[in-house]
Amino acid sequence: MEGGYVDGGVVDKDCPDGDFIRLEGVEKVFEVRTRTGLLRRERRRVRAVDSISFTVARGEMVGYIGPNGAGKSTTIKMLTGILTPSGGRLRVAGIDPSRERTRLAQRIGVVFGQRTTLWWDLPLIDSYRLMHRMYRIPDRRYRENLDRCVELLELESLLDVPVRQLSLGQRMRGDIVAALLHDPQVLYLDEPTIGLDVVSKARVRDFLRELNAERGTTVLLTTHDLQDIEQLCSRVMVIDRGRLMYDGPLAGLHEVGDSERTLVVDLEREMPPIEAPPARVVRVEGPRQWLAFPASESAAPLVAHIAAACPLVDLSVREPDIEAVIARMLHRLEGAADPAPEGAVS
Ligand SMILES: Nc1ncnc2c1ncn2[C@@H]1O[C@H](COP(=O)(O)OP(=O)(O)OP(=O)(O)O)[C@@H](O)[C@H]1O
Repeated sequence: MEGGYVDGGVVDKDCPDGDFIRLEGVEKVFEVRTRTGLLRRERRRVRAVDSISFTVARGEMVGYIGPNGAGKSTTIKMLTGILTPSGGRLRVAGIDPSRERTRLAQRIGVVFGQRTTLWWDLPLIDSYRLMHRMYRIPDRRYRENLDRCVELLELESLLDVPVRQLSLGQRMRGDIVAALLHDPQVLYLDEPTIGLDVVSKARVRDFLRELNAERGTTVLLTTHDLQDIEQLCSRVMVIDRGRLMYDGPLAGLHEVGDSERTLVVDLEREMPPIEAPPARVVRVEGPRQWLAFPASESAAPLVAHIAAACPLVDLSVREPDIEAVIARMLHRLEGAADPAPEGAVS
């Protein structure tokens, strides 16, 4: 796929590649009214996003993660122009999203894992035809994008099926195609693999990797699945209570949080706990043993050591839960010694 058309062929001149998305001290405060008595209501201010600054370069794939209520969706909504920031400065491809939402719409695609943008009762292809018109996509470009996406996501046989009859994985792939028909330069993905089986997850991740490599699409990904981040993003940002807490590689996040992965090994017979520091056996059940080891380290030397020393039948590596990694990282930062760990945002 060649580079995308933008506003009829005009590509940004006023936006350096390194600053494709730029936030400077961005804030969002909601005023909420809560009932405090039978007739009494109180106004409360919720600071959903609290002075966040970061830049994302053109073509980067960045994970944007955090606990529930951290401010992720609010940030994405400001980046799409749905919400106006209460303070700070925000630009996407040189555009102020809340002021020029229509112009920005040509450049961004959004996929919400929990919601579909497709027409429920229409066959998939009809939703795409409607988008073709809505976004005024040139015919040739529409055809090329549709063919390529349908091929990569293996949707050919499903184009005439009404959306309501699609499985979750099929519908998600359908939504991703819909977000890409107009060749956006930026793709916001909110939980794109939620509820998908292993095969569908792999297909979606392969597709996103290929999209990024072929078109250089900039991707901001919100997810609760650590493997999404591991397989797609070289950089991850962690937000908590509206504040950016970490910005760096995933390995660094593991280090800051001291998180651990688990190697599960099946041996030919019951054996005493395997000795393979720095890994340590945390559970033994008959011939199966569980070994915890630092998540920032490769499993390869450990596997090689065990394979040489023990009668190995099978093994698998279990990733730590993303919530656990974040919780440990936040806990560590709250009591952080000086200087702060690398990647931590002060
Ligand atoms: N329209 C709104 N009015 C009032 N408060 C809101 C509104 N939208 C979000 N909030 C509050 O702002 C905070 C951040 O919410 P947000 O939805 O951005 O979090 P999130 O990180 O996306 O969470 P989740 O992972 O649960 O989707 C929460 O305290 C939420 O209750």
